Amino acid sequence: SVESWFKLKIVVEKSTVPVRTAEAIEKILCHNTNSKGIKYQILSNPEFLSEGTAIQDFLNPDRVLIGGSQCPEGLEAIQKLKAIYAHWVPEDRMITTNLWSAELSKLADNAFLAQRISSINAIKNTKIGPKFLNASVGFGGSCFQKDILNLVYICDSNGLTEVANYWKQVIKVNDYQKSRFVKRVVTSMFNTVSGKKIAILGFAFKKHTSDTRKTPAIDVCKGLLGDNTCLSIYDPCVTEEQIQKDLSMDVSVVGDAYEATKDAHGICILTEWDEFKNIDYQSVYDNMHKPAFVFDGRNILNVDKLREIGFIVYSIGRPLEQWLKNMPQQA
Ligand SMILES: NC(=O)C1=CN([C@@H]2O[C@H](COP(=O)(O)OP(=O)(O)OC[C@H]3O[C@@H](n4cnc5c(N)ncnc54)[C@H](O)[C@@H]3O)[C@@H](O)[C@H]2O)C=CC1
Ligand SMILES: O=C(O)[C@H]1O[C@H](OP(=O)(O)OP(=O)(O)OC[C@H]2O[C@@H](n3ccc(=O)[nH]c3=O)[C@H](O)[C@@H]2O)[C@H](O)[C@@H](O)[C@@H]1O
Repeated sequence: SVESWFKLKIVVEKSTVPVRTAEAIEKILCHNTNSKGIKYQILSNPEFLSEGTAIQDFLNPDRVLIGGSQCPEGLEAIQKLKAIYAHWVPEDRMITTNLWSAELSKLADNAFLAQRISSINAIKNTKIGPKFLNASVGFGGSCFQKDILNLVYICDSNGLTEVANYWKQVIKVNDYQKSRFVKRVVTSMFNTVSGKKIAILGFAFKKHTSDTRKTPAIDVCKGLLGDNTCLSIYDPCVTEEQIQKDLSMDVSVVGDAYEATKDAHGICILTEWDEFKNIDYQSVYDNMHKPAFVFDGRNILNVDKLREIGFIVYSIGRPLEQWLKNMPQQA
């Protein structure tokens, strides 16, 4: 009947949450509505979209994961949610499982993606698959670190100390990657960047977003500012206010790459924005102090062309040129 239909509610958990959150939600709801005779089925339907491609990912997901209680009511609730997705997602891309497996899968998925990035950053072998595997100055974003720490916590609480340490190491390697980049900049520029102007191109944690949460640019900029450098920052999407808030100081934020690089001693590419590939680097070079350095933290620039112009170039994952080889390497 309509009345009983209204008394069965399905709650869908989309956020990435600690394992067993669905159980907690169910308990809280049941204890608060018992007297009204309402019954709940909680489903875990973790979100796998990436920022910057959210709409495409939503419309054409690799997979849709739905976890629910394995009792008849739970299985029915799973089918109801599947029926909604069936409007645009093929059946074979939908995976159903129990509640905690769905919650855990999402954490494991993010931890695995982050681990692969840390691995490629440590090895930098261009032969290892190009799909979702670009060496970089480090991964950022609001989710990877939080989800790995979540996984570490579950492992620790279940006595899996070695496994917890394994995942913790992914974060440590990522932190190392950022500090190593800063050291590379400093050592290349005669062991100090004090008083020198460095242009920072890109501040968002990846292209096609203005999101700066846990962006590697924060740590790199703070590292350079620690050596008293003068930063001039440009990002096509991130606001001046946001950058100053993230760095907790009044740094110079400018409106384009040419202004940022004018009279600079070095350039750091920290986000892989496409427009950075199309800058007139000859005119940038002409307006910089010499020797002029480029540190490409996203491996997006044409290194040979830049070297022809006269730049000294360091690009993540590529062979070092003689200049850099001759500099004392601390990292
Ligand atoms: N941003 C992304 O691309 C993706 C995010 N996710 C997951 O989706 C969830 C949301 O992500 P975002 O939208 O990026 O985060 P967000 O930080 O933009 O939004 C989170 C919202 O939750 C609110 N909030 C936080 N704690 C709360 C509490 N205790 N009670 C009530 N409200 C609270 C905050 O005020 C904020 O409005 C996260 O679990 C994230 O891991 C999953 C896949 C992709
Ligand atoms: O749970 C989430 O929030 C989402 O987290 C990530 O998505 P997102 O954080 O939007 O961005 P990614 O494209 O994964 O990039 C994360 C960071 O890794 C870096 N990255 C990514 C890929 C790569 O090859 N190399 C690399 O350094 C990016 O620049 C960025 O800083 C996952 O890719 C999504 O599957 C997941 O749904």
